[in-house]
Formats: sequence, C-alpha cells, structure tokens
Amino acid sequence: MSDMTENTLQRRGLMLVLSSPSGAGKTTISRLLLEREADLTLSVSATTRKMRPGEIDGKDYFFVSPEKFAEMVKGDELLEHATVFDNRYGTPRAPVEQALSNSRDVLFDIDWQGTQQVSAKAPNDIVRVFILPPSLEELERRLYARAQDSEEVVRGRMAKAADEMSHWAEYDYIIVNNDVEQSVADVQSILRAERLKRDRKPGLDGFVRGLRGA
Ligand SMILES: Nc1nc2c(ncn2[C@@H]2O[C@H](COP(=O)(O)OP(=O)(O)O)[C@@H](O)[C@H]2O)c(=O)[nH]1
Ligand SMILES: Nc1ncnc2c1ncn2[C@@H]1O[C@H](COP(=O)(O)OP(=O)(O)O)[C@@H](O)[C@H]1O
Repeated sequence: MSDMTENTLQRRGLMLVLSSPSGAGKTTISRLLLEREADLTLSVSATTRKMRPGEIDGKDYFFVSPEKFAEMVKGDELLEHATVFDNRYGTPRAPVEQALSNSRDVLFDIDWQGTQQVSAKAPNDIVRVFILPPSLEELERRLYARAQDSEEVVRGRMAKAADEMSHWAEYDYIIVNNDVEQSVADVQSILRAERLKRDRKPGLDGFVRGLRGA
C-alpha cells in the first residue's frame, strides 16, 4: 500500500510574477489578491526610491540607501535586481527561499528585467502574468489619479510604458485591467490552475501507483 497522506501530495510553492507598465494597476490587484489568497506571500523588494505617502517601510518596500543596496548586491543577498526610473530595485533572496520550502506561493511585483532573471534561475517554478491598461489614455489618467507623482514623473512613466509593454510576449498570461474585480478573479483562476499542475506535485507518481494497486 502506498502512503496516501496529504503529505505525499504536498506541492512545491510557485513564484507568481505580476508585471505591468507603471499605473496599470499591479499594486491594486496585488493587495486584493493577498487579502483573498491565504497561501500567498508577498516578496517585499528593497528599493532606493523615496517612500510615497501611505507606504510603510518593510511592508511595501524595504527603503534603503544606495550604499546599503550596493552592499546587498555584493553580498549576493538579492535573487534579482534592476534599475527602473533611475532607482534600484531588488528581491531579497532569503524570505523567498523560506516561503517556497514551506509550500507557500510567493507573489512578485517586479519589472521585465527581474522577470527574465528569475525565469533563468527557476524556470519550472515561475508563473508570469502581464497586466495591460485598457488604453494609453486610461493609463495616463490612472497615473494622474494616483496623484502621488509630479507631472514630470508621470511624463517619464508614460514614456517608459511603451518600453515595458514591448516585453508582453515574455509572459505566460496577459490580463487587460479594465475592471479590478475581474482582473483579480482572473489572477485567482491562473493561480488555481497552476497549483494543480502535475509537475508541482512530486509525490503524485507514488500516489497514483498506490491507487492502481501497483
Ligand atoms: N526587477 C525588479 N523590479 C521591481 C522590484 N520591485 C519593484 N519593481 C518594479 O519597479 C517598477 C517601479 O515600481 P514603483 O516605484 O513601486 O512604481 P509603481 O509601479 O508605479 O507603483 C515597477 O515596474 C515594479 O514592478 C524588484 O524587486 N525587482
Ligand atoms: N481597473 C481599474 N480601473 C480604474 N482605476 C484603476 C484600476 N486599477 C487600478 N486603478 C487605479 O489606478 C492607479 C494606479 O494603480 P496602481 O495599482 O498604483 O498601479 P501600478 O502598481 O501598476 O503602478 C491607482 O489610483 C488605482 O486606484
């Protein structure tokens, strides 16, 4: 008789990456997802950018000096890192490894550069979702509606949007963020299906052999 305990079917945690041009709604979607998915942990990035009103150090980002960031890179403490809008961003490695080994899924809000690096390091564990705005006009409206960036910053982000969006084909799933509730439901569907994938359940072979009486 093979062991048919839940343990046999425990799956490896997966790495769910959300990318989008700035202002398309990634942060909004991520927050709702984290409220609704108990097994999902956010990877909190380190960044050298300034804190925005309402942001919390250690929750939204680890806000660090350029010197501290350079130290983290040198000490190989980051799983990936990149420069975006003149600021440096990176994913601390240790919390991600810990969450995955505890069978938790990890949510990453990182850009295409970071996605490429994580894809190269963990091709079997990564699930990549790209979020598009319904239109360029709406993207601009959302950047202004957020009202946290100056006109100059918004112009810079709009100029960067086309560049970011040129990487859409490097992602597994594409969501057009018209309606937040629909977008969150779509990401939940992706998560649900990906969690059921055969490859994520190393104990499946023994389990099925047991069912077949082999
Ligand atoms: N490669 C990488 N990109 C990151 C990381 N954290 C955030 N980003 C990206 O950096 C960009 C700017 O993020 P942010 O300053 O929060 O602006 P926002 O996207 O407008 O909210 C976004 O595209 C994020 O996805 C990270 O750890 N690594
Ligand atoms: N589907 C949507 N419809 C309308 N406004 C949205 C939608 N998704 C996000 N927003 C708004 O757009 C702005 C940018 O969203 P945010 O989540 O901060 O984007 P990002 O993290 O991609 O930069 C915020 O003011 C947010 O409330």
